[in-house]
Amino acid sequence: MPVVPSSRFLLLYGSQTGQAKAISEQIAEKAYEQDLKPELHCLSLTEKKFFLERETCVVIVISTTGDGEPPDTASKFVRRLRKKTLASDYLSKLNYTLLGLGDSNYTNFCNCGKTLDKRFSELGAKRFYNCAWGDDAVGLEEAVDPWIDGLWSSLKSFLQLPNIQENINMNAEQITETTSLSSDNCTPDLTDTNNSCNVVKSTENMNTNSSSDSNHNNSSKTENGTLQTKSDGDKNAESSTSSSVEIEMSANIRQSVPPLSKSSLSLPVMSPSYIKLDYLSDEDINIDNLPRQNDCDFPSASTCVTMATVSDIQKLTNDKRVKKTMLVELDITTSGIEYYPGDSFSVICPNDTVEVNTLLDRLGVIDKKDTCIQLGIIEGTKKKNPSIPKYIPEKCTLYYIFTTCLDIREPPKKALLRTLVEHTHDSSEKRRLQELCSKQGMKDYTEYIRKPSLSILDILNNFTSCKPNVECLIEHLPRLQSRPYSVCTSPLISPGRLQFVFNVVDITKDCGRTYDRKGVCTGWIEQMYNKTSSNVDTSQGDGDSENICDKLEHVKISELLIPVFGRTNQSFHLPDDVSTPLILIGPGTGVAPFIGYLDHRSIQRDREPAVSYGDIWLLYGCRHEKADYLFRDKLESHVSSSILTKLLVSFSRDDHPSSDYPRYVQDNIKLYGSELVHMIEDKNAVIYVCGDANNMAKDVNEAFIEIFSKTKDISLDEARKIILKLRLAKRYKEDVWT
Ligand SMILES: Cc1cc2nc3c(=O)[nH]c(=O)nc-3n(C[C@H](O)[C@H](O)[C@H](O)COP(=O)(O)O)c2cc1C
Repeated sequence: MPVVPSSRFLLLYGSQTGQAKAISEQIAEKAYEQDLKPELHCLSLTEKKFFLERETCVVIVISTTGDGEPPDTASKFVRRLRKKTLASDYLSKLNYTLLGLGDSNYTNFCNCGKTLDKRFSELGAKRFYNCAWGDDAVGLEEAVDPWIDGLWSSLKSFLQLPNIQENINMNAEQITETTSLSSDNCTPDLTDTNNSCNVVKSTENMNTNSSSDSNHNNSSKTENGTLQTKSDGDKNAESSTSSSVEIEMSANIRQSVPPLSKSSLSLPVMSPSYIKLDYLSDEDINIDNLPRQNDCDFPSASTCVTMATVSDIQKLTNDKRVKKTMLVELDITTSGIEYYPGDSFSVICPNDTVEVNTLLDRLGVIDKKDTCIQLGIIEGTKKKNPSIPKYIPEKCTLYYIFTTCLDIREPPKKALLRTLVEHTHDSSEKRRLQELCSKQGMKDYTEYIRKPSLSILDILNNFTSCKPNVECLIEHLPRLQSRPYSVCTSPLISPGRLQFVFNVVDITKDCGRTYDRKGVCTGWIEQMYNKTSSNVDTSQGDGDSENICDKLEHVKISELLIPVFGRTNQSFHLPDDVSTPLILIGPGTGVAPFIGYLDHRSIQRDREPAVSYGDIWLLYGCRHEKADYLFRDKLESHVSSSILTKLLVSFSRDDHPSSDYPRYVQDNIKLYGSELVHMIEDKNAVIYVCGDANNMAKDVNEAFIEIFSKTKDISLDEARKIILKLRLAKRYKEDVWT
């Protein structure tokens, strides 16, 4: 029985990088269309805007971050509910449903949502609609879209409201086939089943979006300063001398394939347009004076955004066989950023200038890109509660918006594809776009847009008759996110300075990707490196003459500034008790935080030599001893000075004398199984794993299960429980990224 016979319900979100927020806003919008009255709040406003215990009907969208932790904005909310003193009927008035967002590459998939769901029922709350778990690894929409579709009837029936649209799909527009594709029709099509697609894999450390590059997914998904990337790829992308990126439609897109469905497709509801744009040709505007992203908060920021001076940029690897790894040192003396070894911080990077210009050209507004514009709301728009996104200044330029505010790499969401349908003239292209955003086309969307991580520019290049206006993209493209990187220094060694390392992400044109590109942030930093007077890298080319980094030509490194901020909720720290033994596992750039740990320990030992310090083992891995063994000298010197008790290094692609030679970190875990189990069981060692979540972190987890099972002669299931307990006790910590 509904408790409140009204159309109001509370809609709450807890979001780290913005997805849960965007989805809850989408839910709010759809709720209005259903004549419901959502009251939308961030969970951080608990006890200010809402009290959960007083509510009767709540919908929650919440992501998981860190190592299974709540987003920063939800930590107070979660803390309140965790209190052991709460009575078992504390939430007895509450009826709820919950949408958890996560990524199944992480061990604690949707942990925050799942834990909350459990806690709600412990406190007497009841579900009025089943919970769902959106998985970034396969595409959030796979679970999210059907969950939203089913929400309305449950919500209305709970609220005792008539469900007038009961018999039709309430969120979908049903269309029948508009055209059929003849076999000789050369249709831009993203469905070549014969072509094994060279997708951008998350193993290569793309963030949630392929463009991303942080070594951390910690932010996204992130690159712990350590972005991994595609193989070396075609370096011509940046050597183009034209002002546009080199476009090429891959063969698979040109092939025609039969339409997905001859009958009908259910399309997402068309979002009404609401932004109007006026050119103020008479006004001058200096975009350098505009506040970055309109001074809009970054949810994970623990400090203000400040400009850090680049004091050094180095290439750590320079061998075609391996990824290009770079190290950057920043002077953070005046930034207000304080950090511990193991922390990460965020870099705010711009989009690539050449890519922005090409997109603006494709949109037909390149001539006006530097003209002052005024954004406003279309009078009489059907959009409910329309507003200009907070991170876009109402007065600026198109170049500014597309360079610094909008994410132009993230694969376009279905809502955008749906809107693009209306701007497409060719009937077969129209049909294909309809298919790709339809319910029936879910798999195709994942396969041909999400997995190869097509950008909006790729879509427009593939669907040449699609001519959207620029306002439509401002309405639909998401906010450009910051990129998190793990610090690889200790403040004890270099107060006021921090270093981070990352792999330059190279993404080649293939599988619908129409131009070569680099990771947004790593490509930007690499350009800086190439443009500094001491490091002109002619092999890379300079790219477009209008490139923003041309401004950097001949500058000294110390004149380079990059916007950064410190991050909240960091937990990948050394234990307080220095006698605790440490098992550090970090192949590739995953070694970054451990370099900080070791340097930190070295200073601690110098300062307090009489203290008893625990053993430290480091398991490192890379491809070739001679090509990408990062920080070799430093690691070996830590061995010589006994800071590092054991250094186990594996080379995955070198020739080895025998097949059982360890190639990966997990091979060394197995090789030293009994010693490691002894350290963990008898000496309370803590395990730290940093690096790739997709393969390495899972294999390492399995290797630990295996050594526990073998050493203690117990079943794999029993061993698995031991590892789980270690995780719960925070003695098995991960800082991993996809
Ligand atoms: C640094 C970081 C850590 C994450 N940790 C987890 C995790 O432990 N478990 C999980 O299921 N998902 C994890 N994720 C995936 C996010 O929950 C997922 O990408 C989600 O869609 C993000 O939503 P948001 O933008 O609203 O925060 C992590 C993502 C990042 C960037």
